[in-house]
Amino acid sequence: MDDLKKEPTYIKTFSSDELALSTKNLSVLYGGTIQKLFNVSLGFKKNAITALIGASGSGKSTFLRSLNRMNDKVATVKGNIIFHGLDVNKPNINVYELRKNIGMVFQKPNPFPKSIRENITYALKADGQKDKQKLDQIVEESLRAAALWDEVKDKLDKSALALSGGQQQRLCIARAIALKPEILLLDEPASALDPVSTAKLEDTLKQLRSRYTMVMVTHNMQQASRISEYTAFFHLGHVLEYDVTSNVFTNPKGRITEKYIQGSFG
Ligand SMILES: Nc1ncnc2c1ncn2[C@@H]1O[C@H](COP(=O)(O)OP(=O)(O)OP(=O)(O)O)[C@@H](O)[C@H]1O
Repeated sequence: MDDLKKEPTYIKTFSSDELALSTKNLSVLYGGTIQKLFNVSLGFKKNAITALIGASGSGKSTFLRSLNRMNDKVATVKGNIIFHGLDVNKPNINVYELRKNIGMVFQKPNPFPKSIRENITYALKADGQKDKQKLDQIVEESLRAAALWDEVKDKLDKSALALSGGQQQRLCIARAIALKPEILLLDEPASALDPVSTAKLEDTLKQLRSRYTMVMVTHNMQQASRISEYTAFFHLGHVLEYDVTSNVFTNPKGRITEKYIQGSFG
């Protein structure tokens, strides 16, 4: 901890016009007292991919899950999460509506045990969309956007569970996109995938970047440097460095960041 106090921190900031989402002094406590995230203030640029990196247990997922209130039932989240000028960390926020705007893709692909088509239409139908033509159109658009359409267009009514892991993960992206979110949170989306599926997933994310703001936890530093424009380095629940990705990887400002990038711990 003493090391941490001496460590220089550098946090890149954006103008409010450039921001899709930001946090102010976000802190997370588990069990009411065990603090695992400390006053994190970060802003995410619109239509860019931001990578969250750091050693295991540094708080990346804790932070990410807080952004769309996935931590509500497991932790106390203090501070502000600003989305469209509104603090969405307030109790009166409709969390269901929030998650339509800030979607999430998890580490392990988790399609519903339903058909490929139903995976996409399930939430839309629950939301009141009954028009079959409109639903078909969204199924196609979402699968195309997730670069999966060509692989599944002839088997839309077959079980999603019969797809490969990589295809399932792209289906989960399509499912999130179908709700037309502005932001996609991705928690190590490629960690369960083989290198070929990982490359396809990365291509998909690169294609989506012009339309969505993405925040992605990754352990894979090559992946962060391949596809993200900005990178935040987490250490023991603090963000020590947040900058353009190439700066973080080639010219880190802090000693701890440098050691992590060099692979000395993590
Ligand atoms: N539901 C929970 N209850 C109690 N402690 C938790 C919970 N979830 C996470 N933690 C603790 O919070 C700390 C940060 O965990 P978190 O999963 O956010 O780290 P991470 O950087 O994402 O790690 P990894 O890269 O291994 O996924 C860890 O000490 C972890 O044990």
